Amino acid sequence: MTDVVEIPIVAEHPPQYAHAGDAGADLRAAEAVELGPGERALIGTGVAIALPDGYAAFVVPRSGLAAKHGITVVNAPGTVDAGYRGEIKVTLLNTDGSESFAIAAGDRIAQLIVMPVSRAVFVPVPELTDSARGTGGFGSTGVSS
Ligand SMILES: O=c1ccn([C@H]2C[C@H](O)[C@@H](COP(=O)(O)OP(=O)(O)OP(=O)(O)O)O2)c(=O)[nH]1
Ligand SMILES: [Mg+2]
Repeated sequence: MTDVVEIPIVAEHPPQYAHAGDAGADLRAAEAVELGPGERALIGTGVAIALPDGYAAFVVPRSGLAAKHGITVVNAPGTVDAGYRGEIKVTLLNTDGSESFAIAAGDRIAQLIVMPVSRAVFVPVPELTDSARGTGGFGSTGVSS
């Protein structure tokens, strides 16, 4: 394994990687919540961390909850700044139009990905250099073939 980073944590239930090689460590709900159709809620995880400078953590949805129940994270990827010492919370959204989704305390509701990030210095210039893509975006390459 490479790139192991130690992260001080205060939590009764620290996030856990389900398998060796997983990028995301599962976050658990600290409270029970029922999400009605189309509802969202800010859910505590009971986890607080102190990321080293130069790192960020991203709160992202679990694919199983998304595919089976339409549960997603509104602001995915939620960004946890290195300087943040508060409880990590998850803004969960039930995108299903008819089914409620019940979350029990302890359920794994999202996952946390820790990544090194660059701190940018934005340098004003009169114009940008050319590139193969140029200003094309937002579907400029089409969909099929
Ligand atoms: O899914 C998330 C996203 C953010 N945070 C925490 C950690 C992050 O460092 C802080 C601020 O997040 P962000 O910068 O995305 O929110 P903001 O609306 O810009 O708030 P602020 O004005 O406090 O920066 O909130 C979470 O716990 N979960
Ligand atoms: Mg912010």
